[in-house]
Amino acid sequence: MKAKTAVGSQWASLGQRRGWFPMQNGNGGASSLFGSKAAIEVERALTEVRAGRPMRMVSRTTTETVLSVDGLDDARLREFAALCTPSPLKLVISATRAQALGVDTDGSATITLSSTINASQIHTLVAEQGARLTLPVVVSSEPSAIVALMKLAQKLPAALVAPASSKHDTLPALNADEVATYKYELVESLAIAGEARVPLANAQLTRFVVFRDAAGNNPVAVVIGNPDTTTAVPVRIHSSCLTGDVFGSRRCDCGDQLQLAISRIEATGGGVVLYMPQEGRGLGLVNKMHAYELQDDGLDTVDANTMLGFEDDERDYGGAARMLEILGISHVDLMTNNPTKLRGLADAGITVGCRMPIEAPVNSDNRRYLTAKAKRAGHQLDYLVNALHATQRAPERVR
Ligand SMILES: Nc1nc2c(ncn2[C@@H]2O[C@H](COP(=O)(O)OP(=O)(O)OP(=O)(O)O)[C@@H](O)[C@H]2O)c(=O)[nH]1
Ligand SMILES: [Zn+2]
Repeated sequence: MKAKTAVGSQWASLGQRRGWFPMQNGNGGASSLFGSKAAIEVERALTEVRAGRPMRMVSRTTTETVLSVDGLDDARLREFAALCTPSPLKLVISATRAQALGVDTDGSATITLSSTINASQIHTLVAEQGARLTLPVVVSSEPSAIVALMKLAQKLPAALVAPASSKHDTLPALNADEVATYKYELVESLAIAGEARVPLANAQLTRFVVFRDAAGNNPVAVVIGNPDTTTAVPVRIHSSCLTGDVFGSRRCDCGDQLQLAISRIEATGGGVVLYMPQEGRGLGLVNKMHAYELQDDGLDTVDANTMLGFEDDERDYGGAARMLEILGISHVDLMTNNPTKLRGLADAGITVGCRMPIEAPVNSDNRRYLTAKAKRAGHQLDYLVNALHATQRAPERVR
């Protein structure tokens, strides 16, 4: 298959027609070959957040100095408090985490911390089950750009904040409006960066087409056989799962689904697996581990994500749609049991013909996870009913 390369402007206009990409505006729209001012500011801020250093968030009314709570220890907490003195520290959390703490908001919440609070108590407030909130809290109907930035950095969606002062002038500053538009800029920045023949055990005629975006992410289009792009191409959009895909974890169905998809696409003569860096339904690998711990304490896969302050599913499919466009594919049959994927891809401009179910074996370790996906997240897993009977009879011999 010959890859199309110069579709950037075509995709941008398609995205704008669909309301997908915001039109270029004021400050955020100013751009050069090195990227827009907005993208550069977000990427600099992300570097600070990922490294556990403070940065500033500028909104219409305030400028706040911000520190991720992820990985916070008492020494860092004391240093940040000293940097912000005499202002008291506050804690910004997502609506989802606020609701877990019994606070009613659809936007976000800000908690005023006592001066004696320690790092472990802050961790309890942002990520543990059964936490009780006794501190003053103010709710906002708006989602917080600070929370959105933490999610982009794959940190827990919570941060310490205090009003910025002249002491903080050297910290990178980010305009709050720029965070929301950044993900669209990332999608626009996607381009093919390298490709090569990679014969697979179950599909020998395979090419890996590796993309790169401005943040350095590398989603991959695994092109199997010779897809006919004049008709619906069989496509699997697969979110990365290190535990399942690489190590064969029995906690989920990912590894089996990936191998099934490769074999089925090979059998149809050609198609594409898009391997997307969306570990943990977009939470990132570290947060997936936190979610696993909460599941070991009794929560299901949906409640574990929301207990941490995330949405059940933080993914979107704009990047996948853009990759298909670049490959010259506009019409697909999608291998999935997840109705949100079908809708997400269609909303991003790809014509989705039919859904191809992809039913992986059930075992005693993934049974609870799959049941929650069907019951809580609406996945189409009708085969589970029979498979569950089978596992109850002989848990280890389902395959
Ligand atoms: N947060 C979280 N992520 C999980 C858990 N189990 C698996 N995952 C992630 O869930 C994602 C599953 O991706 P996919 O298999 O592409 O998608 P899906 O939503 O299951 O839908 P299908 O197309 O039907 O497979 C991967 O990113 C996994 O890392 C879990 O318990 N918690
Ligand atoms: Zn998995």
